Amino acid sequence: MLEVKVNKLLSSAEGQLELDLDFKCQAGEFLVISGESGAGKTSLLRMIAGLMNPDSGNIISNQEPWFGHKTNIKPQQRNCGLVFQQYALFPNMTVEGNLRYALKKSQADSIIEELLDIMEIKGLRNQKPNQLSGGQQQRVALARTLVQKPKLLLLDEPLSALDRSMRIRLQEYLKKVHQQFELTTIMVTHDPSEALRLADRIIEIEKGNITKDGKPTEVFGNKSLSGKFQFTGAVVDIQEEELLCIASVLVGNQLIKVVISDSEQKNLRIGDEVIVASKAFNPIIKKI
Ligand SMILES: Nc1ncnc2c1ncn2[C@@H]1O[C@H](COP(=O)(O)OP(=O)(O)OP(=O)(O)O)[C@@H](O)[C@H]1O
Repeated sequence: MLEVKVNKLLSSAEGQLELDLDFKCQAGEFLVISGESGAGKTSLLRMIAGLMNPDSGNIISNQEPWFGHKTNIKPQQRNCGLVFQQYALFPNMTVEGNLRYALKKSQADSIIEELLDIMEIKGLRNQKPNQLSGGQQQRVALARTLVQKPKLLLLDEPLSALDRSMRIRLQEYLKKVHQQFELTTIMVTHDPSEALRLADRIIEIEKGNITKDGKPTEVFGNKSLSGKFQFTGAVVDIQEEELLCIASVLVGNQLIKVVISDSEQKNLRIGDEVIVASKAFNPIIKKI
């Protein structure tokens, strides 16, 4: 379990912002942090990773103090991995080289093959990052972060530079590694559909304080499904295309096509009643 109780005075263009956060994250939980720009989400992740010092408070991971009154464990000694929106790969190294660079001397290198396999990048092992798509680069970045088998994975909007279909595919990879590596995962995202797909629990931060904390359905309630439009309808078709799966939903006499994830595909049948909603042109679908 990760216990976080931190206080930090931040300075923004609009004045000072007091970050005052207190929460626990259970082992194996997928916790999503959401909130408006400038709320303090990235600063929170940086404090957990040891890249920014809180003014006061405690950070305790599995009963090991990482930060406290007289404790401040170095970032490289905190057993956590951090992935940002930018892929930050070494451009002069191959995919495999990038992964090997992260390997500790004492570690067996079988983890490299395991990760190349899980992230489906075996065929790219000899390529350099600039020969890869954004989605492939982020899979390599994720694999590299997992080489040292962290118990805690911190993700700061890792998919926001990708287009919608690639984002949905990468969400599936995140789910897969979260389960296979029994990771405790804390992910910052602005995207409500991403939060709904991935989170066991969502914490919403506003101006440095936690304003909501609960299961996705409790936190978003109807809000996540009350975007620019919201319809109820019936699934009339589910089509697998090359990279995507598309559900066709009949709403009145209108047919609406929605991109769905692999897990949504498994859960949906023709004839199911669903809600289709959209925020920022990213339609989501929810079985009712
Ligand atoms: N090292 C720092 N010292 C003081 N203030 C900082 C520091 N880093 C960031 N800030 C300020 O803290 C505020 C919160 O920034 P933060 O990046 O944590 O927000 P955020 O919620 O992640 O925003 P976004 O969604 O836009 O990335 C910002 O106004 C920023 O200018």
